[in-house]
Amino acid sequence: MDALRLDGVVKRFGDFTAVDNLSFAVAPGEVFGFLGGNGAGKTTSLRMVLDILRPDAGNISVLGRAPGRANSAMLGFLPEERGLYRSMTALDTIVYFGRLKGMTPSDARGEGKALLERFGLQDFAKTTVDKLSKGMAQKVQLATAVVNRPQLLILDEPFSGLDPVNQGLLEDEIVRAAKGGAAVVFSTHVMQHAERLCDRLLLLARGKKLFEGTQDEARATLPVELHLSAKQSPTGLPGVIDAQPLGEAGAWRDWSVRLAPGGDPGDLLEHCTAQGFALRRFEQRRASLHEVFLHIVGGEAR
Ligand SMILES: Nc1ncnc2c1ncn2[C@@H]1O[C@H](COP(=O)(O)OP(=O)(O)OP(=O)(O)O)[C@@H](O)[C@H]1O
Repeated sequence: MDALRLDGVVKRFGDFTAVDNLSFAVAPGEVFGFLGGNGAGKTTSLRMVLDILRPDAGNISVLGRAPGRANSAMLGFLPEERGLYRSMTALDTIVYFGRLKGMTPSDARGEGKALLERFGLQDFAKTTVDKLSKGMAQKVQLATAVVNRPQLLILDEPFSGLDPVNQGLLEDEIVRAAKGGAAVVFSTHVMQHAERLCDRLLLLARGKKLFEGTQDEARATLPVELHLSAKQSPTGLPGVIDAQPLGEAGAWRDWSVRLAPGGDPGDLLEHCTAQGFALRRFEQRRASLHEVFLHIVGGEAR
C-alpha cells in the first residue's frame, strides 16, 4: 500500500488554480522531494493531505485512508510557519504533541527525553520555549513532528532558517525515519538538500507536475555533458549535438561536448576507440539538480 497517494487533485482559490490535476504516490521507506519555486503550490498540496484544506476535485489517500483527524496517530507534520507555546518547557511541548497523537503520558515522556538527548538539548528539558535560541526551538518543533514515530512524515520547507549543523541533524533525522520504514515527504526550493536525500522527487510549477521520478531520471532530461581532450574536433561524432573548444589549439585540445538527452557516453567512447579517434581525456560531468530544475521549469516557462 502507498503511504500517500494523490489522484487528479485540484485546488482553486476563486478563479485561481493553485494545484492543477496533481497525481503522485509515495511508498513506505521512501524519501520524496516535493520541489518547486515560490507559489508553486507545495504548501497548498500538503495542507490538503493534512485535511487543513479540502480539494475541489480528485482523491487523496493517506496510509490507505481519507485525510482527517483519525490519521494523526500515524502522521508527523512540520509546518512551514513554525510556532510553539512560548511558556511551555521543551519537554512538556514534545509530550503535549505526543499526547495529541494518542501516545500515553509515559511513552510521550520517554520518547521526548530520548529526542532531546539526540538533538543535544538534554540540559534544556525544563527550559521554557521563550528562553531557547531560535535553532533550539526549531529542534523542539522537529521533535514534536517525530515523537510518535510517524509512518508518514511531512515536512514543509524544513531546512529554512536552520544553520548548517542543524540542517545536518535534520537530514539525519529524515534518513533515520525512512530507514525505520516511514515515508518522508519534504518540500523545498533548495536543491542541495533534495540532491542528498531524495529517492524520488516531484517538480511542481504553477500547480502542475512537470516531472516525477528518480534523480537519475531527472538528470536524463538534460543533455549529457562531457569534457574531452582530443586531437580532432568531436563535432559530427555520433550523438554529439554541440562541441565547444575550451583550451588553446595544439596537438591536443580540450572540448566541452554535449550529447542529446539520454545519449550514452559509453557508445561514443566505443565509437572513438573503434574509429581510432585519439582521446586522452573523457569525463562525464554530472548535472546538479539545480541545473535540472532550471532546465525543466525554464522549458515550461518558455
Ligand atoms: N488561502 C489562499 N487564498 C488565495 N490564494 C492562495 C491561498 N493559499 C495559497 N494561495 C496561492 O496559491 C499559490 C500556491 O501557494 P503555496 O503556498 O501552495 O505555494 P508554495 O509552493 O508552498 O510556495 P512557497 O515556496 O512560496 O511557500 C500561490 O500563488 C498563493 O498565492
